[in-house]
This record gives sequence, C-alpha cells and structure tokens, in this order.
Amino acid sequence: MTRRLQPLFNIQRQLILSHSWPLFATAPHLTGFPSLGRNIATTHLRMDSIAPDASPPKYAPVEYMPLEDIERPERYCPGGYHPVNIGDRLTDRYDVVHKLGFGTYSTTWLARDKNTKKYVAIKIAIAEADVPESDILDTLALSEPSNKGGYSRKALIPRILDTFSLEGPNGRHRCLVTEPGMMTLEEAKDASSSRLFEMPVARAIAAQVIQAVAFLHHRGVVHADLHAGNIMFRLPNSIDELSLEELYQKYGQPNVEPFERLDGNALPNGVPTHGVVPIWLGKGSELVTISEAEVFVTDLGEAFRPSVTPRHYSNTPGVLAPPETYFLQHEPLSFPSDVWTLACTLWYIIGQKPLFEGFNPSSDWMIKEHVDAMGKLPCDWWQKWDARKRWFTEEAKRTAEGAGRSLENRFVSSIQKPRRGSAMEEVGDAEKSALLTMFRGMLAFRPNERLTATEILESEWMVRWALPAPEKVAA
Ligand SMILES: Nc1ncnc2c1ncn2[C@@H]1O[C@H](COP(=O)(O)OP(=O)(O)OP(=O)(O)O)[C@@H](O)[C@H]1O
Repeated sequence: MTRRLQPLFNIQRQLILSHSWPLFATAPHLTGFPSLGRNIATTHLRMDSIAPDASPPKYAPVEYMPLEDIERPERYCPGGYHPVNIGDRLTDRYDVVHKLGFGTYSTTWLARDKNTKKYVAIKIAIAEADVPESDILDTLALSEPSNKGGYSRKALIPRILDTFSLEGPNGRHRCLVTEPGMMTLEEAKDASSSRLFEMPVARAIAAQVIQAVAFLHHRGVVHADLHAGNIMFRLPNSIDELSLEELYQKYGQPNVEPFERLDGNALPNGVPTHGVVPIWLGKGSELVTISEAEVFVTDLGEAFRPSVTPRHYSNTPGVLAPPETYFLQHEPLSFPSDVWTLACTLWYIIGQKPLFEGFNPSSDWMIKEHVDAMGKLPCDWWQKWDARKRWFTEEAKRTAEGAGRSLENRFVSSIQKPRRGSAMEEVGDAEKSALLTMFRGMLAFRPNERLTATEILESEWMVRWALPAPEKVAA
C-alpha cells in the first residue's frame, strides 16, 4: 500500500476491492481498456492482476466512513489487523512512533528500539497468519556473507532483526522487525511529476535490483512479486540520530483520523479509535541523488522455492506476468518467471511508463501487448491463442493500420521522449543497443530461452553501464 495521498478514485477502489495494488492505478498514462473476451488463463488471479471475464469482485460491506490513506477499519476484525496506537510499547522493547504503511496482510509501524536506540519497521501480520516472508528471510540470512560472483548481496534483501507474536482482540499476530525504508520506487514516482529517475540513479537502482534477484535465485528462491512498489530506498543511518521530537519536527507529527461507523454505533472491540496516516519519509523520483540510490527488495510474501513448493499460479499483477502463466499452466513456474517480471520492472525504473500497459487487462489483452512488443508467439502458442484474429493476421501483422507498438517504439515513448521532455539525460545509442539486447533476452517467450539472472549480471549493459553505478554510490 502506498504511503502518500492518492486520488479519490484509488480510495474508492480500495473500498470495493479486497486488495488494492496501486502501481498503475494512479498513473497518468493509464490505458483504461476493458477486459476483452475469453481467457486462456484460469490462472489463480487476484483482482488487480489480470481481471478476466470471470467472477465479479467481492464487495465487502462498507461499515465505516472511508478515510484517505488509511486502512479500512472493517479489517480490524477477528482474524484481521491488530489495533496499534502511537505510543504503544510492544514486547517491552519497541516504542511505536509512527505508521509506515499497510497492505493486504499487515500493517507496518515505525518504532524506536529501546535496546539499540535505532528506528525499526515492525510488520504486524493479520491474525493467525504467518508473516510469509519470515521463513524465506530466515533462510536467506543463513547465506554466506561473501560477495562471490556479485550475487551474495544480503544487504539487498531486508535482514530480520527480531520476530515476536502479539496477542490481541483480533487474535494472535506474528511480527517481523526489519530496517525501515525511505519510500518505495513507486512512491517516489507518485511524488514526482516526471515519474523519472536521473539516468545514473536509474542505473544504480537497476543494478542493485538485478543483483538482489540474482542473489535470491542463487539461493533457490523466486521472489514472484517483483515490482516498483516492492523495492525500497534505504533510509540514511542518520535517522537514528534524531530524537523523537526531532523526527516529528522533520517529518511531522502523526496525523490521526477518528474511525466512525456509518450507523453511528460504538466501535466494536478490536477496532482502534483512530487511524494513522502513514509517515512520508521520501521525495520525488527526480530529486533522488546518486548517493541516495541504495535500495533493497522487500515483500517476499509471495516468494517460493521451486524445488520445495511447485507453484502453478502467479499473483504478479497482470501487466507484469509472464506468458507461461497463460500458455503453460500445467508446468510449475520457476526462476524465468521472475526474469520476465524483472525486465518489466527494470524498464519502469529507466522509463516513465510501464513496458506493457493495460488497466485490469484480460489475458488476451496482455498477450496482444506481448506480441506487439516482442513479435509472433511460438507456433504452438500462436495456434492455441484464439483471440489472435482480433488484432493480428496469421503473420502477426496488425490488422488495423498503424496499430501496435514495437519494443523500439515503446523505448522511444516510455523512455527517450519523457526524458527529453524533462530535460534529463537520454539513453545513448550504444547503451540503448545493449539495453534492448538485454531486454530481448529477458523477454524471450519460452521460459527456458530467457536469460538467467547470472547471465543478466554478465550482460553488456550490466557490466558497462549499470554495475559501475552502485560503486559510485558506495564511493
Ligand atoms: N521496512 C519498511 N520500511 C518502510 N515502509 C514499509 C516497510 N515495510 C512495509 N512498509 C510499508 O508498508 C506497506 C505495506 O507493506 P507490504 O507490502 O510488505 O505489506 P503486505 O501486507 O505484504 O501487502 P501487500 O501484499 O498488499 O503488498 C508498504 O507499501 C510500505 O509502504
């Protein structure tokens, strides 16, 4: 969930959908296409992934006055969120000083660790639920600390500082303590009018995200939900030098809003009296400096180990989901699915707009996007795709003249033109060629033909342009 003000549209959407993923919902470049026709996929889908012509969204009854930027109070119920107030002390060690955000499965709070005197993030899961990533993060923490091969970069994945459980009116909640981040990449973009990072910053972020994914894959883990909302800028250590008063002076006192029932009745036990607007520690994307361009990959809640748990569904938002989720539904997903999603995420880091676009797109719409950008599907997939005639000839040419956008067209409209328009460095010819080669390798239709994370690490773009950038951060 984002920590900044969102347009009312998005808030209303949150009222309707049990889960909200804001990545493209607020973007100005939205293409509001309806869901188109029959879907090949019967993939396990969440509402804001590809929304097929399947069942309508489940409408949860609205019982409370909706509040902007605050989680739905309806979710403070048995099995739901744990009520927390600013000033609470958790496990006699952590003083809650602000809220950092909330998501489908958790609320996350900024707290001061009494022992270390540092600020920490405490993610409190909904009742009786595991914090799904804690298991994965534990395994990763056991990895060797070296930096062999450029992918043992533990710093790129949050380190678990502590775990504990809280017993409350809504049940028992698992809690995970990690370092607090400044903002997600999506939040940085939302806070900017250009929605762009300066090129050196974009390269540094991209390099670290590639290294993080390579590290996860090396450890046998697929992230499975990689997007700009799950990549976070590191907070400078200097925040720990701020006293609580100084923190509030710099970032503002917590803004709290009363929860009110629509029927005027008293709040039930388990619902806090107030909601807290999350703190904003961040800045607009174009203002991020190279020295601030240190990121870590968060939210391993969807992560899995293909060797342990075969997974046949993807909860990745539809615009980022790879084509095997439609065409190879009987084969378990694996590392290549992350590589496809990583390509989409890298594109969005360098550019202003996503590589593939669509609003609540059907799977047919997404496949059309893939074919437009990457060319004809492998023969057997092409034959299987009934909707192809809607847009394409049998040679995969567009039936409507001038329609369709190739990868190069998208590069111009998503990356180069917006950069020029914002007076920012464009991608030079040699870099563009290396980048497009890398993207084509990552976006091969067949998963087994895609570049591996290690090959991406060794790609020309990574070695010549991206990798040198984080070194500048460290310098
Ligand atoms: N370590 C952190 N530092 C700063 N903010 C955080 C941190 N962890 C989480 N947040 C904030 O809380 C929000 C929700 O966190 P997260 O996405 O991990 O929760 P979730 O319940 O798994 O949600 P979902 O699955 O809906 O994305 C994030 O978008 C972010 O704004």
